[in-house]
Amino acid sequence: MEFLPPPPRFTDPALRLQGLTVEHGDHCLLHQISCEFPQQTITAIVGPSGCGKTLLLRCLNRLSDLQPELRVSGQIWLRDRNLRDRQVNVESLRCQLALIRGPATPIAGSLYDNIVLPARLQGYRGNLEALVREVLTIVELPENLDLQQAARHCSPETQLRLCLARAIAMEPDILLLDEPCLPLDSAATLAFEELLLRLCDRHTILLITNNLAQAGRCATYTALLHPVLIDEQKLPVTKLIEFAPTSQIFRQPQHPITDDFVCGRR
Ligand SMILES: Nc1ncnc2c1ncn2[C@@H]1O[C@H](COP(=O)(O)OP(=O)(O)OP(=O)(O)O)[C@@H](O)[C@H]1O
Repeated sequence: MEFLPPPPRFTDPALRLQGLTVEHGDHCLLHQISCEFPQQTITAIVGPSGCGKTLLLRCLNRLSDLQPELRVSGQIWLRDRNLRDRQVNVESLRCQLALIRGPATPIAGSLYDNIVLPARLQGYRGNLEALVREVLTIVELPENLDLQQAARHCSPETQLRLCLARAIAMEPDILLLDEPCLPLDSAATLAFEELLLRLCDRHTILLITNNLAQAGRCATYTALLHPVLIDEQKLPVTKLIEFAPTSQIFRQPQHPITDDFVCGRR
């Protein structure tokens, strides 16, 4: 398999995590996650089912605030702003770090309603028709698409691209994609991955995938989360085991857990 080469120069990261920890009661779910997500690249987030990949993305755009039973600590830096500061406006934060979860589910209403909804909610003052045309082109949906049809009657691929268009209309810095290709067949999955590679010109993408081949095809970097036993905890806690160029994760993993994981032994 050919891997995407990492960029020649490591510029300022798009997002930096420092000691991000999530606890529930006396159980630590995510333990001291620290890493830097490089700008305008795709980073795949992989790990066994239930290890906390979704939880991590929910912390990044503060959806975890909606689960008061969780205690989140540590810092999440977007440039010079700690996203965990109380003053951060979470509504606009969730536009800046837009989360799309597979299977992508549009809201009830037409394709048009779906695309303009967040823009309307955020008080967008520009030309909505022009915005819709622009984002449809970006997500490579046909120009002659009937925008008045019900979004929920469209194919899974169109629904996914529609949800992406809705997110992109708000000009996010970061796209948080949680297994976006879940309902898609192979051809639609490959086409969507190619679209993601083109979108890297404008956005930084964090892509949760349970499909290692997908990480190999489209992620420049890969982060492996995995539960481990640490001394002071009775139950395993999830840690960031390795964060490296995808080629290294697959060919020269630095950690035995990574080696086992990519070989399918874990
Ligand atoms: N609000 C909560 N209260 C208690 N435990 C929680 C809460 N939210 C998540 N968890 C636990 O955190 C763990 C991580 O779940 P999460 O869905 O993030 O895993 P995942 O790696 O995305 O799994 P999958 O690949 O199957 O989607 C699970 O064990 C889940 O039960």
